[in-house]
Amino acid sequence: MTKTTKVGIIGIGFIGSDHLNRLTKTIANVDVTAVCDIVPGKAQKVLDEQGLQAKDFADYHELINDPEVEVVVCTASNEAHYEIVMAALKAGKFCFCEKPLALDAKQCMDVVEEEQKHGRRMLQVGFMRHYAPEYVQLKNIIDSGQIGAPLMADCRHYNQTQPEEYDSTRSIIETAIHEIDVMHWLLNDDYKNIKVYLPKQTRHVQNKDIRDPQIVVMETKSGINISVEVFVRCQYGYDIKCDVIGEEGVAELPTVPQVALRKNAKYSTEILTDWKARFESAYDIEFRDFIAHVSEDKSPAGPSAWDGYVAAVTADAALKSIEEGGKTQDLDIPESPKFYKE
Ligand SMILES: NC(=O)c1ccc[n+]([C@@H]2O[C@H](COP(=O)([O-])OP(=O)(O)OC[C@H]3O[C@@H](n4cnc5c(N)ncnc54)[C@H](O)[C@@H]3O)[C@@H](O)[C@H]2O)c1
Ligand SMILES: O[C@H]1[C@H](O)[C@@H](O)[C@H](O)[C@@H](O)[C@H]1O
Repeated sequence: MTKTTKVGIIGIGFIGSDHLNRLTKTIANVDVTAVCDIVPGKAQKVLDEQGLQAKDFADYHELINDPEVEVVVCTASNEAHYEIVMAALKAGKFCFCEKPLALDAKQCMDVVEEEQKHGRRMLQVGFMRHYAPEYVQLKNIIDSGQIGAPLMADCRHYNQTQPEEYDSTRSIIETAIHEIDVMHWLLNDDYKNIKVYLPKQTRHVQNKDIRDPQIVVMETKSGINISVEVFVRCQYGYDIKCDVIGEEGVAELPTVPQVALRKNAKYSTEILTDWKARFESAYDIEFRDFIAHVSEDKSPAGPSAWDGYVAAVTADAALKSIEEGGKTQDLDIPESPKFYKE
């Protein structure tokens, strides 16, 4: 008989609600037995809206220590990830943590060290692009050699809008972190350096210290140049692009197809407006894989705490580049420990 995995979710905001819905309606053999949000009443309101019942804890420690919770999903705000993940690991529970794993490389290294005490992987980080069918296809094309050796890559990561408090740091550690993570995986090459250019600021942010857009430029050890335009208030939609230019051709990430409309002398297609729809299938596949492993008491096989650490080292250097007026920051990322290669 297939076993039901009992999950507790901490942080019932935008993605916490989305993953709650996914885990209860799309992913088989999961029982979300508990939820928790630091804002009183917030999690219960979402349970009611989704027609669900679960224990609603006010404090995440109680959820983690509840014997009924086998697996912890952390979808709380960035600054709470570190303490939640450390508590879940200390309690010996498998844990899925949304990206970024923690706020900086130092915190991520603590997580890596805590996880290693268990002698096996206990944690997966929500870098869901590794599961997105279009990114997997892009990687297969690059790996097959069809475009020859990659020379450069051109990426766009635009959000329609973000609140005023979404600052330049979040644009790096919460938005650009996806490209920082996915590009070295796609290109099979580590980063050598990173720098951030700050173009003219959009009028759609009032605080003069918030730089939006930003252009993150990374160079890999073999010399591939990657540029990522990060613009979190572009106004028109959610727009993700990734073109890899090789010696023999270009591999282009396709836009999610939408039906085209011919009307009033116009030919138009819609553009998606948020990550929920854009990466829906990636999140579904990601959780199917995570649950398939942990339900059989196997280590998760998706992006690891080490991937979270490597992304954080790179993001820290991007923040330093901003602080130092765009100065190139050399990166010396240590080789992955054997623990994460098995
Ligand atoms: N993989 C992706 O594409 C993706 C998409 C969206 C968000 N995220 C990540 O998910 C996280 C949440 O993002 P969001 O957009 O849902 O934000 P959000 O602000 O809507 O939700 C975060 C929730 O966590 C709660 N919270 C904060 N501290 C807590 C604590 N100590 N205990 C319990 N609850 C706590 C907040 O009250 C809030 O309800 C972020 O880290 C973000 O980077 C990832
Ligand atoms: O947390 C979200 C999420 O990771 C989205 O994928 C990204 O586009 C947003 O910029 C970010 O705020």
